[in-house]
Amino acid sequence: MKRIAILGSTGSIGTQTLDIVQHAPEKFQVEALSGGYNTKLLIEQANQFKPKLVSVATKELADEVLMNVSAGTKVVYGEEGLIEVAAATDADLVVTALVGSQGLRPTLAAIDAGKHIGLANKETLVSAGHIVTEAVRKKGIAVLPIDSEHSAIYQCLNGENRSQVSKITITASGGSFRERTRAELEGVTVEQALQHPNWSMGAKITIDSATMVNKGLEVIEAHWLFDLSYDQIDVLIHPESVIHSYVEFVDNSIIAQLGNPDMRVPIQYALTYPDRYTTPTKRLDLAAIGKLHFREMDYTRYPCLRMAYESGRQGGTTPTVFNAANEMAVARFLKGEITFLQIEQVIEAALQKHESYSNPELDLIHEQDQWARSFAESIQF
Ligand SMILES: NC(=O)C1=CN([C@@H]2O[C@H](COP(=O)(O)OP(=O)(O)OC[C@H]3O[C@@H](n4cnc5c(N)ncnc54)[C@H](OP(=O)(O)O)[C@@H]3O)[C@@H](O)[C@H]2O)C=CC1
Ligand SMILES: CC(=O)[C@@H](O)[C@H](O)COP(=O)(O)O
Ligand SMILES: [Mn+2]
Repeated sequence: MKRIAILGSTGSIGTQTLDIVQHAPEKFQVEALSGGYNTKLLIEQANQFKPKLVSVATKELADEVLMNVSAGTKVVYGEEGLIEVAAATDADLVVTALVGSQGLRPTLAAIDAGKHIGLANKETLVSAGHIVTEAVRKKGIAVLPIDSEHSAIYQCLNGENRSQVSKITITASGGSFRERTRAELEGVTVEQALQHPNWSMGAKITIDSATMVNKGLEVIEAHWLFDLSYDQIDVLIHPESVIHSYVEFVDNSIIAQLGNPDMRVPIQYALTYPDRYTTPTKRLDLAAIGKLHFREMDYTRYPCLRMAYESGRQGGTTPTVFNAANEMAVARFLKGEITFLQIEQVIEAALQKHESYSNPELDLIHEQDQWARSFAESIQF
């Protein structure tokens, strides 16, 4: 039986992780859960899965949860609560499904406590990849990718000689506006941006998919997860999201991983690796699909992906700022404060203003993350 803790159990990845657990209750024990503000769902989850510990965003919410869960469940809150969920239970594996770089400290706490990581929270690796990677190396724990593209690459690399990889290609759906030109992006609404063609996900990643920031974050995530140079990481538009990504080897052989767009497959793989079991998902029927399509990436259409590559190559605090400026810009777009096209302008302005520091320690990462947020919040159009 695998003991797991979930950071972000009330979100899209968190609920799908619990769906996997519910379909194979004999395989998993839920030790701890964390939600943010959705106490109704967290209380339901706590009463169903009976964790020893749950965490919420604030003390008031913790008091509310405490009155509605069994006496055996301890309730904590805030960043300290997240760190407790990450590190202070008997969990073998922590699923990091928080959104944003707020996941960094809890993830590091889990690693320091010797937990294996099921990594969905890509912003953590983007913001402080060198610190996370070093902590993982020191502790000798495993990081099992949950992000669908990285799970695909992880599966393609299984048993292969890493030195014989020539490059990897991360596939991109193109997001909610993939059939629009840049001119047609003027005046698009939040509701339109939230309509992802293939995946049902949280709001922030859905906007990131439309701006192609998501692919940018994934390129940096892949750099750290698979120890590849940026020249070895390509992005290809593949509207159907059936080929989740692929690896090319020096002999020109390609190994790809395919499946219907359903996150429960990569989530379960991370939970049960190296074993595979049946999942409550639909079988991929290629004959029914008939055709798959591919388009070359257009960096003029998607400048955020260009900025992500530049930030990754620059390294140091630059990816931290790229990520934090984007988080604030997306939050402002979702609140109706800025337009869709202004997201990329906010990121660009933050990157231009920022002075990059190489090999930053955690405190400097935090400082630069905060600086980028304040700067991105202050820009007026
Ligand atoms: N969704 C997907 O299919 C995929 C997601 N990912 C990555 O996984 C991560 C999670 O994404 P997703 O599940 O879509 O995001 P959601 O927005 O659906 O969920 C985010 C989770 O974080 C919690 N949270 C947010 N703010 C706080 C806070 N201040 N304190 C404590 N908890 C908080 C939310 O709690 P609450 O709702 O209770 O406030 C929720 O549980 C992201 O990094 C994303 O990029 C990667 C691949 C696919
Ligand atoms: C499901 C998943 O892994 C997402 O990160 C997905 O990749 C988003 O789709 P895009 O390809 O549109 O960014
Ligand atoms: Mn992805």
